[in-house]
Amino acid sequence: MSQYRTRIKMCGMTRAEDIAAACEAGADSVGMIFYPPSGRFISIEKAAVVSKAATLQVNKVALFVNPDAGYVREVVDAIQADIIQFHGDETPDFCQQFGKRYIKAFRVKSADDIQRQVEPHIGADAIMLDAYVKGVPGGTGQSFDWGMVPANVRHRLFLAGGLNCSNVEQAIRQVRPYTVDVAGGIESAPGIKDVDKIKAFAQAVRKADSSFVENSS
Ligand SMILES: O=C(O)c1ccccc1N[C@@H]1O[C@H](COP(=O)(O)O)[C@@H](O)[C@H]1O
Repeated sequence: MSQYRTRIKMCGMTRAEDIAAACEAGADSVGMIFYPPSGRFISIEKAAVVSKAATLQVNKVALFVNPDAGYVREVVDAIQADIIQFHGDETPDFCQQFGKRYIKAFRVKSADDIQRQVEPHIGADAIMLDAYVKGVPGGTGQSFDWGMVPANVRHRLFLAGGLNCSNVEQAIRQVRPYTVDVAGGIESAPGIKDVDKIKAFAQAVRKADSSFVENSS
């Protein structure tokens, strides 16, 4: 028998102390957002400094929305990113050119729409499903109907969109994602994390996990 373990990604980091708190609470990855219109945007110079607060076992994720390839390379180099997250309309060829593991995010309108969008991205290391809000690429704090997530997703699934310590248990029970992804649900203001919310989120994930026991034999 082995314990089921949902991975945790905490995103939108702008401060070293928040990255340290996320690592301490048990996050598996921390994300930084290189999309200038976001309230959680971080410059390359700042990210190069604060990302050093991540422990070695925690993956650093660099998030982009329809970036220039040169910008991606510069960021990946500066923060020694482990994973790239693409949250726009990037093609598979674009995503694969960096030779890094990548997460491709999709905004969910319907179950059919998920299948259609994911299909070309078979080479992605994981897919993320986030809420669809017109005109906003992500990080909206809105949830979507988890009933639309297909049961036969072939990729590792990152579930995002309005997760917090009050709803993440239900999300895990219903969807059984590989990773739960959170930004606004652990914040006091955009890009400013709240240590108590970070801890409460991680505890809620572990509580949900404790209700599953996988038979490994
Ligand atoms: O957070 C942002 O500002 C953002 C901007 C553009 C694309 C993606 C963005 N964030 C991603 O969305 C999830 C969910 O955010 P939330 O929990 O609903 O606030 C976040 O974790 C990032 O992966």
